[in-house]
Amino acid sequence: MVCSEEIVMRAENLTFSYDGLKNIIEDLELNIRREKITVLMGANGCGKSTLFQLMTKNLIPDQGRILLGEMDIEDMRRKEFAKQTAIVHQNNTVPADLTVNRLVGYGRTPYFHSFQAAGTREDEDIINWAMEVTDLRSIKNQRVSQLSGGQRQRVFIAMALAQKTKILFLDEPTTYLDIRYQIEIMKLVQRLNKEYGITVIMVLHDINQAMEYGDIFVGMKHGTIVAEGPPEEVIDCEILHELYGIRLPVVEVGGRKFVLPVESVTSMELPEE
Ligand SMILES: Nc1ncnc2c1ncn2[C@@H]1O[C@H](COP(=O)(O)OP(=O)(O)OP(=O)(O)O)[C@@H](O)[C@H]1O
Repeated sequence: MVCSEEIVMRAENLTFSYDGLKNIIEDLELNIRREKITVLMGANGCGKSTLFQLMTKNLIPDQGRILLGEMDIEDMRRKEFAKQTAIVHQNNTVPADLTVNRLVGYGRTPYFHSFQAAGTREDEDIINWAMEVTDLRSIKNQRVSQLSGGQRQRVFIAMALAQKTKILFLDEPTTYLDIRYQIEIMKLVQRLNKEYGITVIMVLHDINQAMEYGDIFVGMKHGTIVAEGPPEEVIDCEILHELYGIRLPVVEVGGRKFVLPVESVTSMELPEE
């Protein structure tokens, strides 16, 4: 089966191990829906980052394939692939003297020709657009190493935006951020999706944020997908137990579901609606 109007990317029978002994990804099937926000969740070490590395051509599967449109990504040149998908990794380090403007500009690399000494006017416009969308214009000349965690995350998202791709992978974009910056980043992601039609696939560890911002929830366990669908439908006490091995109360507030991330509250203790 190839991708369709609705499915922009697809992993088929994907299997991968780092050492040839233990499969980290095991016969995994996944469809990424066009112009939706897909949230990938699962316990530490279940293989989320490895799956992202496979889906962004940084690792090669042992078995199976990944389709982008009708193409197997293994058959695509890296530059062509980078014009269609971008990834913001979990841990990003930068040289001490690199400015916001320069780093965001690196996003244009797939579009450079070998004979080209500098970016074109179009490159410059796109870099400015990426900084505008992420609200970085006022700090464009500052060093990335001197920014706060929230600002720094926006810079890496801006660099990915400068790649001008229709698909964006975000590996734990809110890690280390306080709640205000977490929400700021989530709203930015939502805006990229709604206003610019970017298909987003992101790893989150916050179940409530997954429900708030995700169109599709994907639950992963031991390198395979065990739950998939709209978060409101899929997330319940049982699936959380399956994914994380603990029982957490799922409550309703104002007709919407929330998960209390504490084990000590039992559903018996919760006030009636
Ligand atoms: N480069 C590597 N070489 C060998 N093993 C690795 C490598 N990277 C990851 N692993 C192993 O693969 C498994 C899955 O790791 P991965 O980082 O994909 O999980 P994850 O679900 O993203 O975890 P987390 O939520 O902690 O980020 C883990 O057992 C990890 O130790």
